[in-house]
Amino acid sequence: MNKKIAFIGAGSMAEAIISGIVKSGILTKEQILVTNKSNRERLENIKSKYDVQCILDKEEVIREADIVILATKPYDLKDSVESIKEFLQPEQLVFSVIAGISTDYITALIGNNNPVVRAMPNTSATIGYSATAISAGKYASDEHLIQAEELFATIGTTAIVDEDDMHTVTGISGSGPAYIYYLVEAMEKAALEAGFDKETAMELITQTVRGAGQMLKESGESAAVLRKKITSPAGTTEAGIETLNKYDFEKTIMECVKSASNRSVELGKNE
Ligand SMILES: NC(=O)C1=CN([C@@H]2O[C@H](COP(=O)(O)OP(=O)(O)OC[C@H]3O[C@@H](n4cnc5c(N)ncnc54)[C@H](OP(=O)(O)O)[C@@H]3O)[C@@H](O)[C@H]2O)C=CC1
Ligand SMILES: O=C(O)[C@@H]1CCC=N1
Repeated sequence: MNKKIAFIGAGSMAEAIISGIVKSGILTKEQILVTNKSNRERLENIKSKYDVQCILDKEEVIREADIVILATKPYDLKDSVESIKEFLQPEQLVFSVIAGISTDYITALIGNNNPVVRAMPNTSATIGYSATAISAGKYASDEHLIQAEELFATIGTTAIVDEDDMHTVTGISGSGPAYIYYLVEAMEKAALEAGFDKETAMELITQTVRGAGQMLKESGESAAVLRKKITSPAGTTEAGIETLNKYDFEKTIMECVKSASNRSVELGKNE
């Protein structure tokens, strides 16, 4: 890819994307620029891990960039755009990975017709396993969308969605890895309570989660069918799932996704 990319924000999500891009080799380390609000120590940390260009000076970062990725918290977006907009040129492409915030609002903050593409990745980008949804703002062309797909494809899979669906995407795949980690934490606790050492417990659980993910991807069978194949009549799985049902697991997870999606809607209301 013959572009320079500037990250505005150097937190968990920016790092996950940087890690994935560096691993993919699609960009050289000179093509990746990173800035944050003021945390020099964090920039030094990113520099030491990935050897990318970490620069506090916003003007320098924006001047160099073809693509600017907004990766601050929603409530810091306004200040961060304020600090870069005087340096932004109209042809510079802007990507945002910020939950809840619309491309229209970003366009209004920039005060110019820069193409804006919204993306919702997740932290599995770190190892090239993000599921990233992408949607175009009103000034973004198909070509801009293709550029976004090209970039985000280096850190996992991509799907183009309507911008209105981004809230739901955030509740499912943006936050999703955290739900799985929570499940793992609970399984680990149960294993430890049963007397397992942490290492053995985590080896068993991690491979179980990994195997289930791969089965969903590769077997061509639905989650329901795969689950059925494990659930012998009057067997152990059935006993476990009866307990999940007793505590309304399905409803809990559905409500969990809805709460996260609703929170994304709320974040957008602060625009
Ligand atoms: N974490 C996740 O799993 C995911 C997060 N997202 C989205 O990514 C965004 C970032 O999240 P996350 O990485 O977790 O957040 P972090 O809190 O880890 O990082 C936020 C970053 O923004 C920087 N920042 C704050 N204000 C400014 C400013 N005025 N100018 C430049 N940089 C600024 C901070 O710099 P400093 O340290 O100097 O204050 C920090 O580097 C959020 O909007 C979130 O919705 C999307 C998908 C998944
Ligand atoms: O919790 C959050 O708000 C962000 C957005 C998706 C994942 N983390």
